Amino acid sequence: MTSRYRILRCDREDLSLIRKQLHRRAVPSPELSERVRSILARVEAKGDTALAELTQEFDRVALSPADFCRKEAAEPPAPAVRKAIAWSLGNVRRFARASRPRDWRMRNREGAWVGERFQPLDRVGVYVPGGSAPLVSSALMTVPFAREAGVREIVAVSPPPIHPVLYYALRTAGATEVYSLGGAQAVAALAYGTKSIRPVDKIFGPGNAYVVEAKRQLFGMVAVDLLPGPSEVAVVADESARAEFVAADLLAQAEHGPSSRILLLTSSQKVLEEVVAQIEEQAEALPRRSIVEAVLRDHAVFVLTRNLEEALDLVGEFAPEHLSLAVRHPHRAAGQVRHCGAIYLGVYSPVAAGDFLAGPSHTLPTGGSARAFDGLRMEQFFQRTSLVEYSRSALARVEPEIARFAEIEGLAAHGRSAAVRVGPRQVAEMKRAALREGAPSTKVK
Ligand SMILES: NC(=O)c1ccc[n+]([C@@H]2O[C@H](COP(=O)([O-])OP(=O)(O)OC[C@H]3O[C@@H](n4cnc5c(N)ncnc54)[C@H](O)[C@@H]3O)[C@@H](O)[C@H]2O)c1
Ligand SMILES: [Zn+2]
Repeated sequence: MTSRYRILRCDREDLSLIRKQLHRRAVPSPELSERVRSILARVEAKGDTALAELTQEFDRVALSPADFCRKEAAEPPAPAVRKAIAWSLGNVRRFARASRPRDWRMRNREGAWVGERFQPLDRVGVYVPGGSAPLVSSALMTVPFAREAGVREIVAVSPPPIHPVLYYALRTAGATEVYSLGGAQAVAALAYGTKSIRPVDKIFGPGNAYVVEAKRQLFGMVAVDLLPGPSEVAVVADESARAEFVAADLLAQAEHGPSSRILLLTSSQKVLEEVVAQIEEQAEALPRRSIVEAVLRDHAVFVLTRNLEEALDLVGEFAPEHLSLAVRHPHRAAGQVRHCGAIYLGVYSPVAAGDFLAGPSHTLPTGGSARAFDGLRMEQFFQRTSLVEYSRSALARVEPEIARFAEIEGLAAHGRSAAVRVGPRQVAEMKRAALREGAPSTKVK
């Protein structure tokens, strides 16, 4: 088959070379890092003044600090738009509630209680990207989690001008403050705080390379959720797949932007040829054709595997943001995939449903980071505390072991803090041991 697309054949090529071609870990360039570093430094040093200057410079919008914060009531959009937003919100809220982490405890070996407690964060920042169209779903895939978690202050930032539908969605989802600020400077404002914005404890949400690099550099000073990059989809298809659907899913993720990545893995030469033909046909009519063409040229890979197992094995290693399983037995196949951000099972699960409204957040790990990172989830809006509760008898049971650790690590006060609680015998023993070793005697009550 001749094609202008990159097609890799597992029966002909070295598998390790194919693996190499699928590798794509994002590393920020020194220029990008430097540029973001200087933006952050400006905001840290000059606060609101820097925010106004940078907004003029990068967004071409003149705002005074008094205009950053949007306080007016949101204008409700058309009923059909309201309905779509409400639908998504309903699903996301339910998903958020169901995935809420629960406090729990158990008895350990010596009978003491140990457990975990989850407290909602106090104040979080949510970045909503600007972009060529209002990314309403981005607001709906973040803010409701914070709200359901019980976060009291939810601060949304988005580049000016904030589209009225986006503003409505933010308010409806539960944002308590909304600022017309974008880029690395908005992230800096959330982290450092300025006269007009109080700092937050954690920053959430996707954005372009400047936004993500700002989050990376500020990590530690504030908490951040994850560092999402350009969108990705991988489809694993067997001979039962409908080429028309598969092509539609690949094109849907391709239109996100010129850096999006699309990958098809199939063991069927026929399906591969049909999907390529369908892509050609469907791309023709897409309004974002130029973006799609760029992705097809630079970031599309088609892999013909020897069997389904090989496809599932390779895709788990690729660890895509989205994985669509267009196979006869999607549940069985899902069990064979090691890592990815989200799995879409079966023919009737377009990735777009997850992008807009299914329930789980669409903010997912990209660039292969799904091998170790999670997408945005409910637990990330909580701070976890561990709990430990001993009774006298439970403590007495392990006091000798605590004493042993204290001895090994040379931390006598540690050993004593357990010994004093469980009785004079243990303390007396410690004292005798100390005297034997010629250590200065300690006063024992
Ligand atoms: N992973 C996800 O869930 C998801 C969802 C939606 C969007 N996104 C991503 O969000 C991004 C949207 O990007 P966007 O750029 O349209 O909006 P954005 O809001 O991320 O960035 C716009 C801001 O970038 C700043 N900026 C622009 N040019 C700059 C420059 N030369 N130097 C410094 N700062 C500059 C400006 O201040 C502007 O406000 C895309 O990359 C898309 O992939 C991801
Ligand atoms: Zn998408």
